[in-house]
Amino acid sequence: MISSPYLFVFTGTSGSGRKTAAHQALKDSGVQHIVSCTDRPPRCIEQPDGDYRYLSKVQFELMKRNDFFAESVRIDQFHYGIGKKQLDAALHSGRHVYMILNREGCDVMRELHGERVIRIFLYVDKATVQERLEAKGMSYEVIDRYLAHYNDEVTYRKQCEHVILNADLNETVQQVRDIVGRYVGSTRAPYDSGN
Ligand SMILES: Nc1nc2c(ncn2[C@@H]2O[C@H](COP(=O)(O)OP(=O)(O)O)[C@@H](O)[C@H]2O)c(=O)[nH]1
Ligand SMILES: Nc1ncnc2c1ncn2[C@@H]1O[C@H](COP(=O)(O)OP(=O)(O)O)[C@@H](O)[C@H]1O
Repeated sequence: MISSPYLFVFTGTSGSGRKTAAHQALKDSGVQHIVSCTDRPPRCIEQPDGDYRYLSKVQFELMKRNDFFAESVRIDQFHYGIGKKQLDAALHSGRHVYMILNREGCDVMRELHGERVIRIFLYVDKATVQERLEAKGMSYEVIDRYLAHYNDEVTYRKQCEHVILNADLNETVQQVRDIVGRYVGSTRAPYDSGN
């Protein structure tokens, strides 16, 4: 049993590639993704229930009232949250985990789990966010929403343990593996999470 599993939290500027880099770097690594819940509707380019567990507004509100979430936030008109049971079950069984959270979520996790929370901050400049998302055919409404949060989000890098400029995705993925590997050992093979 690993006595103190790590919680790797990917944060940074919206559209910087956090989900993409985190999943590519850590798939098959044994570090478990704790999927966020949200009442934001799925976008057509997303596979429902891949990045998120999609809930209705009523479901989210009810679950929040019933203390389902370890932490939750409202961003613009949408809510996001990490289910307490899924997170605690992973940690209690000794598994390292990763999540993708905004800065408020990071702060709550640090309050709950202290220095076992390792914040990996990804960013690119605003123009690059816009170019990448336009190239992917994302709506201007969503792109504007991302850019509106940029200035607030980018200042959080100073509080994070690791900062990565995500220019080249392969390099970023390698950097993430190197960082995570420093805490838990190699990321090439599944971690020994059992005993
Ligand atoms: N605190 C917190 N933030 C979250 C959670 N899930 C996602 N986020 C953050 O919420 C924002 C989601 O914004 P959104 O416009 O829906 O973009 P997406 O990243 O493409 O899904 C991002 O900044 C995420 O880091 C969560 O469970 N808790
Ligand atoms: N280094 C990169 N170069 C080019 N495109 C990238 C790079 N990293 C991520 N992307 C693309 O940028 C878009 C936003 O990435 P995503 O992981 O959804 O960002 P975030 O989770 O930070 O909002 C996706 O279409 C993704 O494929």
